[in-house]
Amino acid sequence: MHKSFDLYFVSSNSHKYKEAKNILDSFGIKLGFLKLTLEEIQSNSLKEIAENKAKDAFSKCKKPIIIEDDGLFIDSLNGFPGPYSSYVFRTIGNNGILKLLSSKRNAKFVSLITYCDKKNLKTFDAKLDGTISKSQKGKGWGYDPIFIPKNSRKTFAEINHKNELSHRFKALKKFSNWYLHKLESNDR
Ligand SMILES: O=P(O)(O)OP(=O)(O)OP(=O)(O)OC[C@H]1O[C@@H](n2cnc3c(O)ncnc32)[C@H](O)[C@@H]1O
Repeated sequence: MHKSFDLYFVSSNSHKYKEAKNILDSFGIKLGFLKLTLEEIQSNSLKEIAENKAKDAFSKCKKPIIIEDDGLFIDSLNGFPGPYSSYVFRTIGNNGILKLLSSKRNAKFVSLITYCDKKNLKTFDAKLDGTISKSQKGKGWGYDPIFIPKNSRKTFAEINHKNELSHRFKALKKFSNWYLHKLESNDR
C-alpha cells in the first residue's frame, strides 16, 4: 500500500521533487509526490501561473499540496526566458541559450512555491542572482550546467551544496516557516 502524506508536491518534474523533498526533510516536513502535468496558463506573471497551477493540483489531488514554478531570467535578454523557461529548455535548450549571449551574462533564478488546501492559497517567492557560464559544465538537470550562482566559480551542476543555497531552498524556507507555524496554531 502507498504511504500517505500530509503534504504533496505536484509536478511533472521529478528532479524538482527530489530537491524539494531533501530540503523540506531538513526542516522536519515530509513530502509526498504526485507526478502530474498541470494546467499552465500563459502569462507574464509567475504568480498568476503558479496560483493557477496550485488550484489545478488541489482539484486533482484533494489534499494539501504545494507546486513550484520557476524561471531563469537573463538580464541582457530583458528577462528571457522567464515565464517561458520550461518551453525554451525543451526547444532550444542550454546550447541555444549560450548562442544568444555575448559578454553580459548576469541572470537570476526565481522560484515560486504555492501552497493550496481547502482554505488557503499562499505563494512564497525567492530569487538567486548569478551568471550564465560560457559553456555547459557538469552533469545536472535543466539549466544547472549553465547557471553559476553568485559568489561561486562553478555551475549548479558542479557543486554539491546546491540544496543549501538555491532559489528552491530560499522559497521553501519561507514556506516552511509559515507552514510549521500554521500546523502549530491548528494544534492549539
Ligand atoms: O510540472 P512542472 O512542475 O511545471 O515542471 P517544469 O519542469 O515544467 O517546471 P517549471 O515550469 O517550474 O520550470 C521551468 C524550467 O526551469 C528549469 N529549472 C527550474 N529549476 C531548476 C533548477 O534548480 N535547476 C535547473 N533548471 C531548473 C526546469 O528544467 C524547467 O525547464
